[in-house]
Amino acid sequence: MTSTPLDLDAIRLAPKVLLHDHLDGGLRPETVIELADAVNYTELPTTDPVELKEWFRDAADSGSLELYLQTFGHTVAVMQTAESLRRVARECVEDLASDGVVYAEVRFAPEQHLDRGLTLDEVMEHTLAGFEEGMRVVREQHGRSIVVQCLVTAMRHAARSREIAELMVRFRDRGACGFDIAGAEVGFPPSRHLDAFEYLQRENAHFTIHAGEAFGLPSIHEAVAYCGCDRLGHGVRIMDDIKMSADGTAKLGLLANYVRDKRIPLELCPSSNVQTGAADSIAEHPFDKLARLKFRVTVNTDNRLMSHTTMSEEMFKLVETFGYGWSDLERFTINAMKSAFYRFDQRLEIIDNTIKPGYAVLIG
Ligand SMILES: O=c1[nH]cnc2c1ncn2[C@@H]1O[C@H](CO)[C@@H](O)[C@H]1O
Ligand SMILES: [Zn+2]
Repeated sequence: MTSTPLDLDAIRLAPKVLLHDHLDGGLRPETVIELADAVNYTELPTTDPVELKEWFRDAADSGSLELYLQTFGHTVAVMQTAESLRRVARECVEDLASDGVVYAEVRFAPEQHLDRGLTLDEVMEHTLAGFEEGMRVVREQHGRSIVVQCLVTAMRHAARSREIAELMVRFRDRGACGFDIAGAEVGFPPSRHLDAFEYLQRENAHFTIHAGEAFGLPSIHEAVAYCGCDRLGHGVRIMDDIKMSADGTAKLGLLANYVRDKRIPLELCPSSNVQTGAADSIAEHPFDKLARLKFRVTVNTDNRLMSHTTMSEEMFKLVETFGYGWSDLERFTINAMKSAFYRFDQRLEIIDNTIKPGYAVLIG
């Protein structure tokens, strides 16, 4: 059998696993406009879907995480009601499934969705109901299968992380699988939220931490050594602890060794990193160096709207830049599935029954 040519269309058919995707960073531009109209939100820069799509990308293309994050003001503003949360969650599942994603953990910060009177629990209920609805639509109308779980994020500049961690634990058997902190990194170290992380550890709950994106090793060190994160959101600056010699050999510092020894997964988001200035270009992104050094690398979208991207496009960019083949993409996908906060037997089931057979056909 011959291998299927590795192009964008073929990647769309391959089973993919996504661990780092923000719900409020993945809305359809048309949906942003319709929801804004429904709730009389008048601050959108334009009401033309094509122009709005461009606007999000251009504004996010800022070279700084802080400016990049300002674009979320518009998406969060239109996600303040039961109907809008439900719709955005349902469409997210449909969009991921039509791109060939078979398992995803989608995150958002419930504390940002209280402006029109919803409680934290109501925000969770409506969002999870939207995910359920999406999974049902995908199964019944498109004959596809996707599992979407929710990561509950607390904002690192705020002071509600313990409360949000408790929220996650309350919803963990109803579609929430873990916790995260996000937002501006500089000035807001992970250890500010130690109370939340220690609580989660006592509750046998999983968490990832955005670290090593806009700030370097101290942030990763705190996330790993003080907070005990299961995964690193981005973690791309772990490269600062690796010295590459001219002959291609690498010398790892203590922290880089620890992250690699413990197989701590890196949720790498190449396009997003270029937009926030964490990497100068995809070609200069350390993804390939980290993959060759056998870190537990995974491929992620971060924010599909702000980065004009999809899971397939992120993979295709890496293929074009670093020359990866199907077995590399399969390895990154299995890395991600192994690192998911889903039950072990359910992870294995997806690896054995969906991922491996899917890539076997493509590899030929
Ligand atoms: O790459 C990122 N780094 C840090 N924070 C982020 C990133 N992308 C999105 N958010 C933040 O997470 C919130 C909840 O989804 C978003 O509202 C945004 O402020
Ligand atoms: Zn993120």
